[in-house]
Amino acid sequence: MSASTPNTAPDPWPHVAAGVIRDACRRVLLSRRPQHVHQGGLWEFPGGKCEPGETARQALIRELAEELGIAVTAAEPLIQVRHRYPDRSVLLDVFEVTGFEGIPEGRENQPLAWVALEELDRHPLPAADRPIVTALRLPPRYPILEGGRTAARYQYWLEHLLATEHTLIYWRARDLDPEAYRKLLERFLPRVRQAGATLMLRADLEIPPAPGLGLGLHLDRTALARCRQRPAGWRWVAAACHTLAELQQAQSLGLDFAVLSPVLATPTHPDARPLGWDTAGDWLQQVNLPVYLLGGLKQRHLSRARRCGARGLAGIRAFLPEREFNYT
Ligand SMILES: Nc1nc2c([nH]c(=O)n2[C@@H]2O[C@H](COP(=O)(O)OP(=O)(O)OP(=O)(O)O)[C@@H](O)[C@H]2O)c(=O)[nH]1
Ligand SMILES: [Mg+2]
Repeated sequence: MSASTPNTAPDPWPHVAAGVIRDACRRVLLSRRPQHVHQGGLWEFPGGKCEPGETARQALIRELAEELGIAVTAAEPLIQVRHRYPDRSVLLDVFEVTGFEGIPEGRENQPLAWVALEELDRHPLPAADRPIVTALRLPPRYPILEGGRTAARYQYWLEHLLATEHTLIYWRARDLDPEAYRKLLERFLPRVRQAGATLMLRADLEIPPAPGLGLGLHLDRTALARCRQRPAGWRWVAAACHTLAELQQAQSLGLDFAVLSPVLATPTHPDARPLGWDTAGDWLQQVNLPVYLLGGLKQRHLSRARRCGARGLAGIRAFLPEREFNYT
C-alpha cells in the first residue's frame, strides 16, 4: 500500500505512520513506549496506527499532534518496513518530518529523547526499526566512480565529490587493472577518512576488510549470487540488484542496502531493458531494505525516487560535472 492510499480494514499488515523529527543539531526524536503495550519499554519513532480511511500522511499529522503537540507542515517518505513479530505484523510507513510548528513534548507523559545518529544503538528500538536507522545513516546520493581511465581524473572526481559533500562513494573503476585500483585506493583513503566519508569497494578484487577505515563492500551480481552471509568487518555491505529475487536475497542476507538498476534507459548499458518507475516502485514495496535507484537518472529525479520508496539516487554521470564526460 502506498503512502497516499487510504487504509481499508481488514488489513493483514496494520498500517502505522511514524515520523523522524530532527533538531538543529540533526539529532532525532525518540519516545519511549509504555511498559504494558506491544514492544513496551522500547524507544520508537513517534507515530501510531492509521485509522480506517486515513492515509499514512494524514495519520502521521494526527498522531504527532496527539502524541507531541506539534503541527507537521512538511514530510517526505523515508522508508516502508513490513515486519512480522511473533504476536503481530506491522507495516511501518516512515516519514522524515522536514517542517513542523511547535515544540515537541510528551503529551501522553511518555519520556522523549533527542539522540544523535551515532548514539541510536544505546536506545533499544523495536526490531522492525533496524532498516529505518540504516536509512537515516545513509545519505540520499550514492555516486559511482567509473570511466575515469587515469589516476589524475579519478583523483579529481573524488575531490569534486568530497567537496560537494558526498559521504558515500562507490569506488568501482572497472577500467583500471587491479594493481592500479589498489594503488589509488591507498592514495584515496586518508582523504576519505578526513572527510568522514565511506568508500565502497568492488567485491571481485577480494580486498580484505579493514575495520575503522571507513570502507564498505559493494557486491556485484556474481558476488551476491555467491554470498552466503553478510561479509564481516565492513562499515556497509551493499548489493547491485536487477530483479526482485536479488533484492530479496540482499535482504535475507542482512545486507545494509541495495542498488536497483536500470530504472531508465542509459547510454552505458544500451542493451539492458529499463525497469521503469512502476516496476521499481512495486519491487521496493516488497522489501525493507534502503535502496538507491540507478540508470539514466538525474539529480532532479531524487524526489520522484523517494516517492517511489527509494532511499535516493545512485549514478555515475549524475554527480560529476557534465563536461567531464565529453572527453574521447
Ligand atoms: N510509532 C511507532 N510504532 C512502531 C515502531 N516500530 C514498531 O515496530 N512499531 C509498532 O507499530 C505499532 C504502533 O502502534 P501503536 O500501539 O503505537 O499505535 P497508536 O500510537 O495508534 O496507539 P494506540 O493503539 O494506543 O492508540 C506497534 O505495534 C509498535 O510496536 C516505531 O518506530 N514507531
Ligand atoms: Mg503511538
